[in-house]
Amino acid sequence: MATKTKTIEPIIWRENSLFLLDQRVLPHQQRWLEFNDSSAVAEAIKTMVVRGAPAIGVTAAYGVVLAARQAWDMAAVNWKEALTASLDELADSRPTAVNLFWAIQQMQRVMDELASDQSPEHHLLEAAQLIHRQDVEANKKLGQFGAALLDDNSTILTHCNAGALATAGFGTALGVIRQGFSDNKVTHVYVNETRPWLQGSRLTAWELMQEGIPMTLQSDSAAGLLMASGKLDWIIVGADRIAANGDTANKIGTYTLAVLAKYHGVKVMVAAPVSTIDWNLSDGSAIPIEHRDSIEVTHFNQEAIAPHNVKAVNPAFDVTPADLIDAIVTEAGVILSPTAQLMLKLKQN
Ligand SMILES: CSC[C@@H](O)[C@@H](O)C(=O)COP(=O)(O)O
Repeated sequence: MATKTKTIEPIIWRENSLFLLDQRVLPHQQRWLEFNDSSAVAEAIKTMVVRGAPAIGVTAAYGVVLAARQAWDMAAVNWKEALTASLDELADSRPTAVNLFWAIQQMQRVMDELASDQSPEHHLLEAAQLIHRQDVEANKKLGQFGAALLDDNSTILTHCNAGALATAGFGTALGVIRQGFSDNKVTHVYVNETRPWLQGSRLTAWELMQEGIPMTLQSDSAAGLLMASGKLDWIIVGADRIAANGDTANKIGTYTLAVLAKYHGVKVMVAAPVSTIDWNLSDGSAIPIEHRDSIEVTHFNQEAIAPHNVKAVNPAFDVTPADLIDAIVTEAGVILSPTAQLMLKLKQN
């Protein structure tokens, strides 16, 4: 059954500009920022104006459009050369989500087809808009595949935000939940607050409440107690990078949840578009893990909560081994109990 509601779209291209919904100030402010400069787009990705693997990819694609416009205005026939530094800047914005590099590569392919005296903007904009549209379509499709795995009356836990805000629209993990709710299979969703950046309490809770999906927010450390209560059927999360054997990098804390889930017999679903699979990595050990500023851990709303000068670490992602994952759900199909061999079914060319 199709879902009834129209979900939020955090990325809009309008009248030759890119607009991003500023996720740093949600849910209490809805502020749109306008971008006409690729360096500013790279900075917006770095500072989490926009976040979530597919959303970062779509944003970077539009960043390439802006970079090409700037290069053409500046250098005309040498625009390809003038563009290189901007592409590097976009690629350096965040390291873990492979969708960023995938999107830049897709755009690079289009650029390679263009002559050096050919104005690039129109062609690149078409390519970025295709990436944008295809992400929403992929999410809707994987949402249906994922929902089909749920039994009636399912209770779900999700971590971070893998919703409409983290994608071009509809969401991956929240796409499955949305579809499952629409199919009357989802009874309740528990949302981990997701320390330290609070994607769960600020973004996922907001998205689910807007759609009237019954939910309860909890601290991350409450997850073990919830699993021990026997109430939980599935943990459903998104992914930032999936290695060729199914090992999955996602928001810090996902690995902890998966280990606990194994102990308690709770199933783990990873929902992500195929563009999140990094076929170049045979397993998760080489996935680059972003380490963010420790101020996100030591401070809360810019106020120090830990002793001054305390030493703190802030890894943004961890890697869940494939053998702790029950299902990887993509728009190209579902892989149950993923292995390198089974994952090959998702390889498109
Ligand atoms: C559909 S989004 C999947 C992942 O990108 C999401 O779960 C996540 O970990 C996002 O991390 P973030 O640091 O907010 O970009």
